[in-house]
Amino acid sequence: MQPMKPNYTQAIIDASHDGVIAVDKEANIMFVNRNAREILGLPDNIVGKKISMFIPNSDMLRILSTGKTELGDIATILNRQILINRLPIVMDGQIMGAVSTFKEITDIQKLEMHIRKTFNESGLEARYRLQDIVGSSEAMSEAKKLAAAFAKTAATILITGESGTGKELFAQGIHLASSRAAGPFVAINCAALPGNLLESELFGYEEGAFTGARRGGKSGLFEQAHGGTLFLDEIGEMSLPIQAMLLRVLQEKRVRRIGGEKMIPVDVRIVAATNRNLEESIENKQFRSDLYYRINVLTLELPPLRDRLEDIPELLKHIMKETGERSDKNIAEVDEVIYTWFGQYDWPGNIRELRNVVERMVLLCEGERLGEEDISFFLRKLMQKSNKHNKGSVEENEKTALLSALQYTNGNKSEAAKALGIDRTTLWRKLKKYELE
Ligand SMILES: Nc1ncnc2c1ncn2[C@@H]1O[C@H](COP(=O)(O)OP(=O)(O)OP(=O)(O)O)[C@@H](O)[C@H]1O
Repeated sequence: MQPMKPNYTQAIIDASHDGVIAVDKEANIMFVNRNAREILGLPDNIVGKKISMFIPNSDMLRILSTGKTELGDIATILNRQILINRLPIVMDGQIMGAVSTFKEITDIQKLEMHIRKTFNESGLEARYRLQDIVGSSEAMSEAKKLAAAFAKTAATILITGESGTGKELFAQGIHLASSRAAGPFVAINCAALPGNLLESELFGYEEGAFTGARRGGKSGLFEQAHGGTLFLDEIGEMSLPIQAMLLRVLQEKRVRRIGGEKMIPVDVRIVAATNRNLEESIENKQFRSDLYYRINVLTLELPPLRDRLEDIPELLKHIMKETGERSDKNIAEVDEVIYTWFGQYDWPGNIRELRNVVERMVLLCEGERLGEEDISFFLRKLMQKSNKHNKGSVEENEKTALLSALQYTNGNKSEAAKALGIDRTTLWRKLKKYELE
């Protein structure tokens, strides 16, 4: 094999993504690559000169005297955080010099994020941007504008709103509109896991921390969300001991795994959501007031669907299109009567419920137009549902549905009964009951 030419060796080391600098045993610079000059801010033509001329008290002098390897040292150079490895160069048992290789920490974090994304596909990515969230009512436009402004800050955000109003969608949108957009988005529903599982999910654990703990331990969601956003859904359901642990992490910006000693620094933005009134929970001693003040820096209130019925046509078309694409159903038109009936319902499950209703209608629809025959199951729902948000009683809902059905069918009772999914005798009985004959 031919020996490599010196300028060829230089080219190879210059191509390395790391900074590399080497000194001989007298601490003269033997070798420096382009990245090292750039990261350390060194001039050209320094080979052969003493390292101390450029880096006073260089740590390389210590390596020359101790002969010990030092890995993973962190230093701030020219306002940049650098991770440095230093190694002695040993030939025939003698220390002949020292070499240092280093990298900017932001580069390492980017790589780490890339690795995490590659190996963990379980929802580390946000999909919805704020502009993708459907709804142009005044309340929704206002919420989107506010969310975009909040996204630009580093503060913790609390999203409030009933179940199914789109809190998670907004959390994703905020993440993507923030400077952390390239980082991970990690979501967890605090109500879905029992206390000790939630604790180990959030904070991770070391090997042997408890019976059944995985070998090698496990990183928690705080660590996984490093450089990104952690969405804590239904934070109001979190137990008091976990609330205390969460508060500590938020204050110290460091996390300790269960059974661990080390404090691991984490840089995570918290977006929390709740459908509970946390102030009431504080009064009932179920929620810590200090945690509440910590997370309630910026609050985004999402309006229930019943307060923005004008968004229904846009939402309906959007959901229809999505369902159509998935099921190969091409439905082009919607009968106006559907909007009338949707407008009379209270939507306790908000957009999630609307989504379920529309998906079912699309799947049942046999033609290309959504009409009365596709909506009978919904009318039954409208008739039966006595819901807590509606001041009206079961009777009032039922009466409204009967009237709407009759109006739509121009008073044809057989057709009205069909639309409502009830038999003619039941219809007659109900009409009599409400004196609508
Ligand atoms: N504006 C919207 N446009 C389209 N789909 C929406 C919109 N808002 C919500 N959805 C849909 O409604 C469902 C519920 O949304 P999401 O999970 O964000 O609500 P949530 O408020 O977090 O609910 P919960 O409190 O029950 O966790 C999802 O399927 C979501 O895709």
